[in-house]
Amino acid sequence: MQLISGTAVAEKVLEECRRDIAELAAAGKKPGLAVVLVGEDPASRAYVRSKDKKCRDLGLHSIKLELPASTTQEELLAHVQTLNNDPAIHGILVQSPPPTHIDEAAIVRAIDPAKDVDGFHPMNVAKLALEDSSGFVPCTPLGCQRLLMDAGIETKGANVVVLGRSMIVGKPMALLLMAKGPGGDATVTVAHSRTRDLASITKQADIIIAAIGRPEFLKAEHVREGAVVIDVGINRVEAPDTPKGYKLVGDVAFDEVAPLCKAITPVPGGVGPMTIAMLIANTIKACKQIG
Ligand SMILES: Nc1nc(=O)c2c([nH]1)NC[C@@H]1CN(c3ccc(C(=O)N[C@@H](CCC(=O)O)C(=O)O)cc3)C=[N+]21
Repeated sequence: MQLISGTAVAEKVLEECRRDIAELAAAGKKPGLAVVLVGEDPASRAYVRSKDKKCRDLGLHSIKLELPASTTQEELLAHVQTLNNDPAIHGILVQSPPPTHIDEAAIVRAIDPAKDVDGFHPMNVAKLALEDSSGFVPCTPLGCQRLLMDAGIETKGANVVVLGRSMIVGKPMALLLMAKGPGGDATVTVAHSRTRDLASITKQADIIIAAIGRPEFLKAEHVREGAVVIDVGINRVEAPDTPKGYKLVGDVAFDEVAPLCKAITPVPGGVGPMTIAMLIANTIKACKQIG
């Protein structure tokens, strides 16, 4: 069993980013990322802080807007407009999910598609479907694809089951895997919470992408021997005997699934660090494209 280290591959991606950042600096340019968080969710806060820190470590311009949960739709739209018009900002990310009084779809549509480094704007969703590489691909599926490629796992002709159909992971992941070219050319099945007889489908998979958002959902009974499993889940579960009082587990029951696998990603240290690395890569791409 090969343990695919997201931490190690992310470090490689960030090394490439460092080179790009140095080249841009020589041309007098500095990529800038703005992360907007509405509300006080502790996991979201931790994530926003770690992005901000990573950006600063790399020498990117980074702004972090932490807005109160009471922020109105109009106020948030005004912040997005300001960032759209700010020439020092090339990437804008509004942390999902926002509080329920916010219309998230309207916020996503207000972001300049040229700065939409999350790849959630309809223009970028369309470009992904059209295989137009000028668009932005959501960071998590992009990171999963890079992990597979870096680990030398062939997707061409492979049976891949994507478990989950979210706009953030499952759907763009399926589009990436079925696209033509390296990291694509797969035969893709998308399964989800309404899928009948899930195990009979996942058992056919050479590669399973688990992005269903339920802690330790994927069990040994779902996985055939020699499969590759990418675990996208990042779930906080209570663990009273730990210093923090919680621990992170994925969507895969790692202990029972790992022994069956040809390769598998851990949680933490798998897809999570890749998401941040691809966000920075997307911000650099935005900076280059905006000029
Ligand atoms: N607009 C938007 N874009 C996002 O990309 C987005 C979002 N909203 N909302 C929340 C989710 C969550 N997310 C994570 C990314 C990395 C880690 C990560 O690096 N996790 C570490 C562990 C961190 C820890 O120890 O707490 C790991 O898996 O090794 C976690 C979570 C991005 N998200």
